[in-house]
Amino acid sequence: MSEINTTYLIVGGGIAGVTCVETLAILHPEKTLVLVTASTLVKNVSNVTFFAKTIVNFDVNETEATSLQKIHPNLKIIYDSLKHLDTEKQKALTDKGVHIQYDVICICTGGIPRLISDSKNSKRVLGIRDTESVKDFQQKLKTGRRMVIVGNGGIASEIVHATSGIEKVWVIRDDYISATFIDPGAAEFFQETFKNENERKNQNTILRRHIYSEEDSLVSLNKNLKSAALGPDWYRKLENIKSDRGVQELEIVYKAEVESVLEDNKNEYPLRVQLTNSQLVECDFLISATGVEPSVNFTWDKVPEKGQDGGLAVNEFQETSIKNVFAAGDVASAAWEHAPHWFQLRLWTQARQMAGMAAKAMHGRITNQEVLQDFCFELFTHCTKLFGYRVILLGKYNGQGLGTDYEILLRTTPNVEYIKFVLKDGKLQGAILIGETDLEEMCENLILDQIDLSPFGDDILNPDIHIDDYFD
Ligand SMILES: Cc1cc2nc3c(=O)[nH]c(=O)nc-3n(C[C@H](O)[C@H](O)[C@H](O)COP(=O)(O)OP(=O)(O)OC[C@H]3O[C@@H](n4cnc5c(N)ncnc54)[C@H](O)[C@@H]3O)c2cc1C
Ligand SMILES: NC(=O)C1=CN([C@@H]2O[C@H](COP(=O)(O)OP(=O)(O)OC[C@H]3O[C@@H](n4cnc5c(N)ncnc54)[C@H](OP(=O)(O)O)[C@@H]3O)[C@@H](O)[C@H]2O)C=CC1
Repeated sequence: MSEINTTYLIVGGGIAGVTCVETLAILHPEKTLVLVTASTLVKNVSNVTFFAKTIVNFDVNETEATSLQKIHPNLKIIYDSLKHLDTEKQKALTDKGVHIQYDVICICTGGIPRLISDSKNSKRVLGIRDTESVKDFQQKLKTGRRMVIVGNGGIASEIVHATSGIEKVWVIRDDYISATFIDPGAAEFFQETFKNENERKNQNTILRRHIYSEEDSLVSLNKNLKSAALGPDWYRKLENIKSDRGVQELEIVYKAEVESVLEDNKNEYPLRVQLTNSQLVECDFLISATGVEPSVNFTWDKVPEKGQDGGLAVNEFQETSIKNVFAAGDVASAAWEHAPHWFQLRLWTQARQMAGMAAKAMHGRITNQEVLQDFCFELFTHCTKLFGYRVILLGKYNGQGLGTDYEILLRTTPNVEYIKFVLKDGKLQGAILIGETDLEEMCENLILDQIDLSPFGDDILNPDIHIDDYFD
């Protein structure tokens, strides 16, 4: 049994943990820092590009944990798992029996896939989280003829887009696809591209104004220790895998859920999936892409407050209800009063932002300095790719929490772009920008500054009028 003393202790080698280490390396290189990580490979971020003040795009890579020692001379890495935390004595105990005395700790233990309830009935029900789970999926894809995909968020959308040579039955409980990130209009835009993947004609620009009720377009707020969650391009690994026997075919089953799953290896298709709409689907395996749950997989002397989603509730400085215990990333639940245009979604952008904030606050605690919450929490931004298109989501992009009293302005050019503005009292509250729209910086300014756009009417989205010229 060994004993270690450190000023800073970080648990977890995902984006949150590594960002926390990197930030502390800059803020306080002379102090001791310990990283407890179960895996020798950790996640880091490169090629950071700012599309605007708060809209950031970056690559996520896997790297040897030892490479972090180059940036922090006083970093000690322990390849182990946190087993017990004594917050009173400020002592952590690992699986291998190492005791770590700390001044401040940041828990960055991420999340695990939340699988459908019948998942225990069969090893043919898979969740996707880390490299190991993708390998399992790749293996099943090679020989599979038909798969069922359950869930309507990021992972399901990427799998449907990236896989070929296998029959796909996509079971969603909404009446349109990719509901976590987009609205029914954008879903229609993407489905058109499924139909004419290679045709880029009929490119008529359509401009529409709608009054939507909240129910029409509410976004869903999302609700075994392995390696860190995958990065944004994980599905590229699936693109070139073709089944020997399968055919390319996609069936979408709307407004349905899985009622039960039964494995019978004597059948032609070993998995029988009973849906709530009475449909029975036989398949080789099922992907449960049904969200994440925070991973608090160790014991405490005193459990801190939890958020509704089971995550560790943190304030605006990422501190839990227990002093000197901070948390960031998927394991944390943002429990402070949010700015009007920000909300939590478990994304790598937010894992990075939370961890940067936690590091600043931990440093402030040690050095007795006051810290302010970072500007990035003023505006929800997410930059991603869906079905091959660049997608930028800003603010209350689906009218989240705006009640029924808001307007939607749409401009769409089939196969090229889909632009949606959410306006309340003539001011921009959120936007969905699909394609190379070049509108992100303008939208960011319009949301943050709450400029009254009513004098412009529908011209805000008129492609012949450069609205940003008015604000330069
Ligand atoms: C398939 C997939 C695709 C995704 N694509 C995107 C995307 O395109 N864009 C996007 O923004 N987000 C995406 N995400 C979400 C994003 O990956 C996560 O929000 C983000 O990685 C969370 O980072 P984290 O550091 O909090 O957690 P994790 O990456 O889960 O890291 C947690 C780390 O803690 C370690 N750990 C856990 N328990 C312990 C313990 N007791 N002791 C020591 N170590 C422990 C784990 O081994 C792991 O290394 C995707 C997620 C998945 C699964
Ligand atoms: N491009 C990107 O930005 C990507 C981001 N990610 C992130 O990775 C994490 C995991 O992704 P993912 O698993 O897709 O999670 P998401 O939270 O994105 O989506 C989960 C989906 O599953 C649905 N669901 C939940 N439970 C059930 C159930 N029992 N039966 C049927 N449907 C159900 C949810 O519906 P409902 O909303 O109604 O609860 C939702 O549509 C998320 O944090 C996600 O944001 C992942 C891939 C890509």
